[in-house]
Amino acid sequence: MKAAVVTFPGSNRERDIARALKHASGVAPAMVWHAETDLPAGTDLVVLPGGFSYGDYLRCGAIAARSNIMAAVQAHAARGGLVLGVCNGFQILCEAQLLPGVLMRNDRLRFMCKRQNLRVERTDTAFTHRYAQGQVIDVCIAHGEGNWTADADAVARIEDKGLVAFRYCDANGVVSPETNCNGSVNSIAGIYSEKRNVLGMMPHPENLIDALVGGTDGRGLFESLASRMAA
Ligand SMILES: NC(=O)CC[C@H](N)C(=O)O
Repeated sequence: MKAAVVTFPGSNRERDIARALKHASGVAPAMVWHAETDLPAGTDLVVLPGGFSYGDYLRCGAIAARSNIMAAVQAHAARGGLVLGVCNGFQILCEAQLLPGVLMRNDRLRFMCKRQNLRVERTDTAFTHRYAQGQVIDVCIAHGEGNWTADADAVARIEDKGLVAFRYCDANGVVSPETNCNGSVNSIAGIYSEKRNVLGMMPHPENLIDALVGGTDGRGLFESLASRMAA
């Protein structure tokens, strides 16, 4: 797999992502500074990592979405190339209009840093085919602005087309207001683009790849990507 991890001023999860990709695929990704204008030749997967790009001014991800490299990321996505945005990366993808909707402040108006169950909504994608349909995974969240919303038409389109990737749930996979950790519409934790080649998600699968440091439920995502790329 040829992967590229884009780093912005204020990114802080780029090494965790790089480690997860190397662990799954055996190949270290290229690290690409945001000021670059091109992705490395032959890039299959672009990852926008978590963090606090530009200190979360003006809105989380708003300035990073206008970085030089984003034109190349847009072109890569338009060609059908894979793009993964985690946490601040998801915020950047929405601000760049590669994904619909926006991430508002958590409804509790607090930064949430905790373990959270997610339900895998579909497994016929490049990102999730190593999981089981409806599988409940245990990952970390760490964000102040993860409250995804969109206008009613966009939400209906996403639901009708099955573009929800993950929902916040309890340990049995039950989705309810109590398990919705940040107030997102329909407990949405991650969404796909229409062609399902772009995934944005608030939780951090890259931090759950090692049993010695918390668990391995994030591995499925990186192993899905690695096997798809190798094929
Ligand atoms: N861990 C992160 O990527 C944080 C995302 C973002 N800066 C927020 O707090 O909402």
